[in-house]
Amino acid sequence: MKMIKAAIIGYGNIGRYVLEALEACGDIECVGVVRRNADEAQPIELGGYEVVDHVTKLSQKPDVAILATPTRSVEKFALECLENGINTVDSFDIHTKIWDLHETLDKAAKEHGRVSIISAGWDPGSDSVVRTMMQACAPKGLTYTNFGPGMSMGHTVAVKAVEGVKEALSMTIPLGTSIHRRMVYIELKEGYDFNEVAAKIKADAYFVNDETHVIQVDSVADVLDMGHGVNLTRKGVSGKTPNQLFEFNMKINNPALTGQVLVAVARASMKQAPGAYTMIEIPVIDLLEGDKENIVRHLV
Ligand SMILES: NC(=O)C1=CN([C@@H]2O[C@H](COP(=O)(O)OP(=O)(O)OC[C@H]3O[C@@H](n4cnc5c(N)ncnc54)[C@H](OP(=O)(O)O)[C@@H]3O)[C@@H](O)[C@H]2O)C=CC1
Ligand SMILES: N[C@@H](CCCC(=O)C(=O)O)C(=O)O
Repeated sequence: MKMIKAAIIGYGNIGRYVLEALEACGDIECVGVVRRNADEAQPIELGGYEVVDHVTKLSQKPDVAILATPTRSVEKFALECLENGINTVDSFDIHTKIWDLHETLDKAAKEHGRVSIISAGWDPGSDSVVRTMMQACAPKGLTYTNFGPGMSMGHTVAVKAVEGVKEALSMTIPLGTSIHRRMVYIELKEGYDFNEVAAKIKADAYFVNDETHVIQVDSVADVLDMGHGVNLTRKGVSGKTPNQLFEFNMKINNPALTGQVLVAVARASMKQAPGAYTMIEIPVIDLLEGDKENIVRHLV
């Protein structure tokens, strides 16, 4: 069997777990990691891998680049890869901007005959598929997405990018009916005023619509826990029959699940026509390793 060649771009929390998911699967191999500090000493687990500072410098051209970079850098890295004839997958999680990214990357992907699967972690991502199924099963009704309590990587990354923040953790606290409180723990860099930094965090688009509390701590490492979870509930109407109630729950290690979903969509990217897609636009069977007949026999 011909292995799919994947590169990882960005080696933070998600990047590390993408590598583990690649190492654990049978049909995709990692042909290298793209890092800003490629010239420096690398963590021990990267010993057997090529580490470069640009995707075009890899000695084996990847079929697909798995973007494990901050959400706000996704567009830039995806365009670079598509222009170089490489599929992309990402976990872009600014929900209000997903369609804009879809349009931009769809154009680039079609121009270069490649595929880009966007917003493909667990939310957005696998939760989006569950929400879609729930809506198909009860077309009229209400779906609530209640996260956590747990660590949001996207919110944490946004806080780390604020000037004056040395380390950060953003916890998501569910208040019910899709409403959340943000508890943000930061270590401050020397010379910065806490109130000014806290105001900048609260003004960021990731936080501006939610109740947000910023708390200064001596050590983020001492309060860090990457566990998270979700409760998805839909109450609605199937045909003309009301009161249909669906629920989906999970408690997870956030980067481990995100990395695994990214690897599944990297595989699926090899089976789509050129263009950009979200997870709800691709056949779910394409996410799985293995033979179609076997999968249908076992899962249907
Ligand atoms: N859709 C979903 O369900 C989920 C989405 N996410 C998304 O994943 C993103 C990454 O999360 P996480 O891995 O925790 O983030 P990290 O900060 O741990 O890692 C991001 C990595 O990207 C690289 N990078 C490239 N450009 C930059 C830059 N300008 N600033 C900082 N880092 C850069 C760095 O790797 P290097 O040093 O190797 O260059 C860095 O370590 C989040 O922004 C979040 O939105 C996360 C979880 C779930
Ligand atoms: N995109 C999230 C995953 C979903 C949880 C979430 O959005 C939140 O905690 O607010 C993340 O970056 O961790």
